[in-house]
Amino acid sequence: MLSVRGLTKSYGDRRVLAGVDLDVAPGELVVLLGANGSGKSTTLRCAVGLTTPDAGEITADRPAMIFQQIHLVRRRSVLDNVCAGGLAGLPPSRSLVPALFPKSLREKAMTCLSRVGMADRAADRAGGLSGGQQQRVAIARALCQGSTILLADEPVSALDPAAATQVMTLLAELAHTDGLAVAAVLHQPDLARRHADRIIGLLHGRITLSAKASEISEEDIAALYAPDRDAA
Ligand SMILES: Nc1ncnc2c1ncn2[C@@H]1O[C@H](COP(=O)(O)OP(=O)(O)OP(=O)(O)O)[C@@H](O)[C@H]1O
Repeated sequence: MLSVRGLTKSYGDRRVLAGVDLDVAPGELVVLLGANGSGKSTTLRCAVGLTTPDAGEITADRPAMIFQQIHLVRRRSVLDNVCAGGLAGLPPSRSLVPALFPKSLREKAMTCLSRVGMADRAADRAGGLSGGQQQRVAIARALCQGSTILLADEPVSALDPAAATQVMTLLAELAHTDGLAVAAVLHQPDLARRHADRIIGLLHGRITLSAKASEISEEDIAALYAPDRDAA
C-alpha cells in the first residue's frame, strides 16, 4: 500500500505542503481534489520520488506514475512503448535496442496491453493513437513495471468526456479487480464522485476533506474551490 506521513515541502518562502498524511490501500481508488496550487501534484511527485520532501515518511513499493502529458515515443510501436516500462529488469545492452526485448518481456507487455483493451493495436505507431488510447497505453506501460501502486496526475484532463470516463473506469477496475492501490489527481469533481472510493481534498497544502465519495456533499466540494479569503 501507499502510506505518506507528515509530508512537508516549501519552495523558498512558499509552503506548498504543510503536513500531508495519505493512505491508499490495495483495491482502492483515491482521488485528490483541490484548487490550482493546493499541492496535489507535489504530493504525488513526493510519493513517487520525483520531488524530495523537506520532511515526512513515505512507504511505497516501486510506485508507477502516469501524467496528463503522455510521454510515449510516438514513432515507436505501442508494444515497444509498453516493453519500455519493464526495462528496469534488463541489462542495459539489451534494453537500448527494441529488437532485443526478450520474448518474456514482450509477452508481459502484451498481457498488460490486453488488460487495458489495446492488444489489437500493439503493432501500430504510438503517435497514431487518440489521446484516450495513448493514455491507456501509458497505463499498460506502468503495469509492465510490475508495480502494485499506480499514481495518476490529471490522467484525463486532456481527454474528451467519453475517453475520460473510459480511463477512469479502467483505473477503478485496476483497483477493484486487480487489487492495485490507485491514487489520481483530478480537476473534475463529478468524475471523482462517480469513480472514486475515497476523495481527499487539499487546500493550501493541507488535507481539509477525506471521506467516502458517496458521502461528499456539494458544499464540501465548493469549499475546496472557494475564492481564497486568506489571500484576499
Ligand atoms: N519546482 C517548483 N518550484 C517552485 N514552485 C513550485 C514547484 N513545483 C510546484 N511549485 C509550486 O507549488 C505549489 C503547488 O503546486 P502543485 O503543482 O503541487 O499544485 P496542484 O494542486 O497540483 O496544482 P494544479 O492543479 O495547478 O496542477 C504551486 O504554488 C506551485 O507553483
